[in-house]
Amino acid sequence: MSMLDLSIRQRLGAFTLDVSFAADGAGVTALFGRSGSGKTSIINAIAGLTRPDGGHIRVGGTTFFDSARRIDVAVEKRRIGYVFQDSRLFPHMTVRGNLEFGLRRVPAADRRIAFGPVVDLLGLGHLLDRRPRGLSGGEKQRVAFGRAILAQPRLLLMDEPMASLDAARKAEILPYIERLRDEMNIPIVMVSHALDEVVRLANTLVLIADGRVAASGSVGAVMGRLDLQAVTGTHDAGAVLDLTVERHVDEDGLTVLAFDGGRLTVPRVARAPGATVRLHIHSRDVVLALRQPAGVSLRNALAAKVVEVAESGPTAADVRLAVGGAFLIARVTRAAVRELGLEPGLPVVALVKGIAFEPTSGATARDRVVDV
Ligand SMILES: Nc1ncnc2c1ncn2[C@@H]1O[C@H](COP(=O)(O)OP(=O)(O)OP(=O)(O)O)[C@@H](O)[C@H]1O
Repeated sequence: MSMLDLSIRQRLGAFTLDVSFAADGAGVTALFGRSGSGKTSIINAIAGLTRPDGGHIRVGGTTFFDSARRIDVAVEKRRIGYVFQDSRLFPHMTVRGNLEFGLRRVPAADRRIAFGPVVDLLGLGHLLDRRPRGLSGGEKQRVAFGRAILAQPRLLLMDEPMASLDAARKAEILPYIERLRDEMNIPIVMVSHALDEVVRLANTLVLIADGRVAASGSVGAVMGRLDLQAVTGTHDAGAVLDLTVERHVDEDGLTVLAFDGGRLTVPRVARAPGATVRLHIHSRDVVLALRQPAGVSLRNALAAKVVEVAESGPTAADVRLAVGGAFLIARVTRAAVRELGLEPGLPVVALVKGIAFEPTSGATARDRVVDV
């Protein structure tokens, strides 16, 4: 059973939304796309703030909307949390009052998530007696997360929760969203038009373009597509690999990461063996060779197979590579495609310039994304 199963059609003035996708399990589903593509309209329909013309919306085992069966569950009965771009806290209440407002909406017997653990998880203990006016943007958002979660939602919707924050505040709040994702066991659907957020937080990625689903699936599978760039307007979206920490090589300050396509060695990652690390590998950092080269300083060489080649400009081409069950993208010259005879099915060696990576902003032990 999918965590979220949605298929809706909806006319909004001159705009038509016609989307279907499913997301499995808990974790974060990111709706990603350009401004005006229809992302907010989708989560408004999930919340029950607007009614689609047709289709169905199911969360867990519960049907919220089904035009054929004439089901349309009222907003307040859906038990869905909604965090907006601006925190929308009650200005006359303290932080504690705002949080308790969430909790009081649910009968005591139905409360699975308690006040204390949420305050701890979001680092709100020292703010409880303050009023929203004096809080920073990031602190206000943390309170908004807390208020939404204490209402014991089945699903948490977030509409660009970091869009009003500067880069430093964003780096500060990202780890809290990761903790919500990992420790609260509430599925999250997040609207974003920032690829770095999606890569860092999402398990499932749904690409929205012009009111339709351009692609959906695991972040690794969707990011490994060559047409992503055209849909998102990003120059080098890159690929995403999820790997496991195998061991640390202390004398060299390195960590060996493993996945079903092989091993990558990166500067030491502050995570214990067995932990999952996500790497964001840009296509310009992948070099192709026909065989294992000798005498090069790059240590990360993966056996790969060419899946697809697409021109990406007057001189460049993007090559999609299968590496185990995962995908990488290499940006090479069109001359290299010709000279190396790159075509689907060809075995190659993908050299990853991985040793140059730096952890993303706000590096902590919790960081799961490192840019290679
Ligand atoms: N009630 C409405 N009446 C008319 N048009 C609407 C209505 N609601 C949304 N639209 C239009 O539908 C389109 C999609 O809007 P939506 O807010 O869902 O996009 P979005 O992807 O969330 O964009 P952004 O990233 O800018 O928030 C827009 O062109 C918008 O103007």
